[in-house]
Amino acid sequence: MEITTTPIAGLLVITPKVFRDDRGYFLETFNIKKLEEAGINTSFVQDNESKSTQGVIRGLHYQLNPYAQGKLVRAIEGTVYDVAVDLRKDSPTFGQWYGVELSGENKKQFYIPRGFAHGFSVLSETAVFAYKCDAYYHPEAERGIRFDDPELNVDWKVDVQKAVVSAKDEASVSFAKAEYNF
Ligand SMILES: Cc1cn([C@H]2C[C@H](O)[C@@H](COP(=O)(O)OP(=O)(O)O[C@H]3O[C@H](C)C(=O)[C@H](O)[C@H]3O)O2)c(=O)[nH]c1=O
Repeated sequence: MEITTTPIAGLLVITPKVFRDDRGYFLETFNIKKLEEAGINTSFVQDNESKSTQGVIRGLHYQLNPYAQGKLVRAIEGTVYDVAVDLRKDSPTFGQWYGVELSGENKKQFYIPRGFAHGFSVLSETAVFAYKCDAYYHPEAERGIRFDDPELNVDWKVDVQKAVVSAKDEASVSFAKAEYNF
């Protein structure tokens, strides 16, 4: 398993070792000991999965403290562009975003600690997205920032004007008006 740091402290890209043979492939998708060795010390309590079609953008979402969620995300099938936005008020990279392409092919995973907004766009015809959260879903604590916020200026690698988004995401507030407590 290869761990790559990013320009935003805490965000890590994990590339598991894939064992391929004439039957197909095998990889460990989750190993607490190896994550701890990489400095990821948290307890995941909930697994999520979603399927989306090309051009969908889900996000930018987060839960307020005390229900903030750290996430370990990956694409099981298809290709997504996964984005995390630093909302930690004392962070030198506050308001900055980092994105990484995750796919069923590259098997990469993205670790996003608490204090970030998260979202992804779908680059392939469909994508099955799976992720672990280290806190339970608390809808009352959930908040969203508009995916097309001009101040954040996220490059989703898709035509944002034609993005397929939920009514909830369409109604999200701007970064300037967002509420956060990290
Ligand atoms: C997140 C979540 C949702 N739900 C229910 C609530 C809705 O009735 C339905 C769809 O939820 P939503 O439209 O919020 O799903 P996404 O837009 O994929 O939201 C996720 O998208 C971005 C990428 C994230 O990082 C978050 O984990 C999460 O906010 O599932 C649950 O029952 N449990 C949950 O943990």
